[in-house]
Amino acid sequence: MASPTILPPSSLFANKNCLILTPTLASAKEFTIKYSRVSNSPSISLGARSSIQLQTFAAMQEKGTSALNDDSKMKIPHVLTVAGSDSGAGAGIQADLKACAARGVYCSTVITAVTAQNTVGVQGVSNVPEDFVAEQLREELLPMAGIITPNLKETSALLDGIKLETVDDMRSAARLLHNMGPKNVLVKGGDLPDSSDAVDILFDGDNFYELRSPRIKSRNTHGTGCSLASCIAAELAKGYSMLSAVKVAKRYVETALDYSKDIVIGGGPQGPFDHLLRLKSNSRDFQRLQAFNPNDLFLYAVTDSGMNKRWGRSITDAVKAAIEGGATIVQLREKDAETRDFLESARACLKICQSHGVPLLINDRIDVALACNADGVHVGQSDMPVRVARTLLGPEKIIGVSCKTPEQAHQAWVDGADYIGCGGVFPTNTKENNTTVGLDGLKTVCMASKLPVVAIGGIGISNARDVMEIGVPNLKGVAVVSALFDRQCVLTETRKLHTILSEANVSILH
Ligand SMILES: Cc1ncc(COP(=O)(O)OP(=O)(O)O)c(N)n1
Ligand SMILES: Cc1ncsc1CCOP(=O)(O)O
Ligand SMILES: [Mg+2]
Repeated sequence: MASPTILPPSSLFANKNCLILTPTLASAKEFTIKYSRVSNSPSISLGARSSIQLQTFAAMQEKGTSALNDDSKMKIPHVLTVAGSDSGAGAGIQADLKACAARGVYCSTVITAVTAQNTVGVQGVSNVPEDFVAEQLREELLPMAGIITPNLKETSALLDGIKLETVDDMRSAARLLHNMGPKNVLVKGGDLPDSSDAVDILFDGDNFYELRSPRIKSRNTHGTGCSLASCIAAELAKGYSMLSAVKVAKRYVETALDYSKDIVIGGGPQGPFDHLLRLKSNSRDFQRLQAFNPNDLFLYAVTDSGMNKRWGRSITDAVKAAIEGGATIVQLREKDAETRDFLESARACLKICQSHGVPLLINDRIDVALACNADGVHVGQSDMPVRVARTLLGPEKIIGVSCKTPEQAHQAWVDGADYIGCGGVFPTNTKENNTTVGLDGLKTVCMASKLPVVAIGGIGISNARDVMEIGVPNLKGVAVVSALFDRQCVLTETRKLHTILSEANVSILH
């Protein structure tokens, strides 16, 4: 058995493993940093001068090393978290352990402080002596971070108390924090006033990503920050890109909060949530809730092979550009493709979509979706019935269905669809003989539907705002073909449409 590599303290931050930093405000005055270092290699170094923790860590490393030397054994991605203990077990090291376990990742721990707390409040904090933890904590740690994930209060504290009141303020703050050295900055806007969504800004030094999820009304929100950071670390350890890891982590926390809305732990004003929801619920509805996020319908790019050919680009380049421009879900609608070619394109596009955390659906062809393990399908009223598609695809895949009437919308719900595509809203040349429903028809379908709805048909930058302003909460976005793909620059057009939709969202909220 190979022995574990425990490097001396000085080399703690000297290797290239990713580092996650979550500043946490222990109290109004004290500012502590929790960090998680990520690695899927067995030679994780640990610099904290705690012999007890080093021994524990070494024992775990030994196990990991022997497993990794034997190809027949399973490799388990590994996260190291350094954080405080929350005796209430909702946040801190306990939340990190649960979040990593829930995401299928092994988590080693170094404890920096022990707190006495419950759902009513924090009664006491006892810091582990400084020389038990790495001396580099703060100035040296920040520039080494793969990502830092401060909330608004913490962002403000890191930036000399600047005010953060809008999403634009968050963007500016993310840029300033990025200048301090971390490779990525996720400013979490959960406390932003006047926002019905939880809006986070991810900045990677080049691009800003505005990540939205519905605000879950619940008292059980203790430990969300720790869990989000740990989940990001877990996804990175599995090999996902930063953007994908952040998106998955956000969806995980959102789903866990929603699942835990009604649980009661403790009598205080803020309770913990249930991290291991997945183990506890096998219900079909629950599994689908995890797999599909209705907010992904925000900017739905639907491909058309004819259009992309005409403009001389491959389907993969078209999909890449749409995602870069802000598409939140992609459908491959390749009406004329041979099955083999369609499957090959679908596999290539799936790789691109997965690396960005964007779901990929296949139009009409359940067989192609199954063969490439796409995220789901979109079917029409004369395609394979939703109920049959559901049986073939199983509970976790996304199924969308086209509906023009309240009756069809009701049936879609009964049959187990995840969302409705309603249209054509306006006339279009993309689909022949397609009757239009207009904005009134769209509103009627939305109001009758228990499912989220995406509008389709003749929608582009000139009218997307009118569509979103019909003001029905379950209308989640627009699906577009020609406005993105029958244009010279897919990236520019997608960006423009994204801006318009984001502005429409803001104006609807106010
Ligand atoms: C999001 C979305 N909505 C509606 C459709 C139309 O599907 P369908 O009625 O099956 O027509 P075709 O696209 O197959 O011609 C869609 N594709 N996507
Ligand atoms: C597939 C489909 N279903 C209803 S309208 C339509 C075509 C949408 O294309 P475009 O966005 O170019 O109008
Ligand atoms: Mg169809």
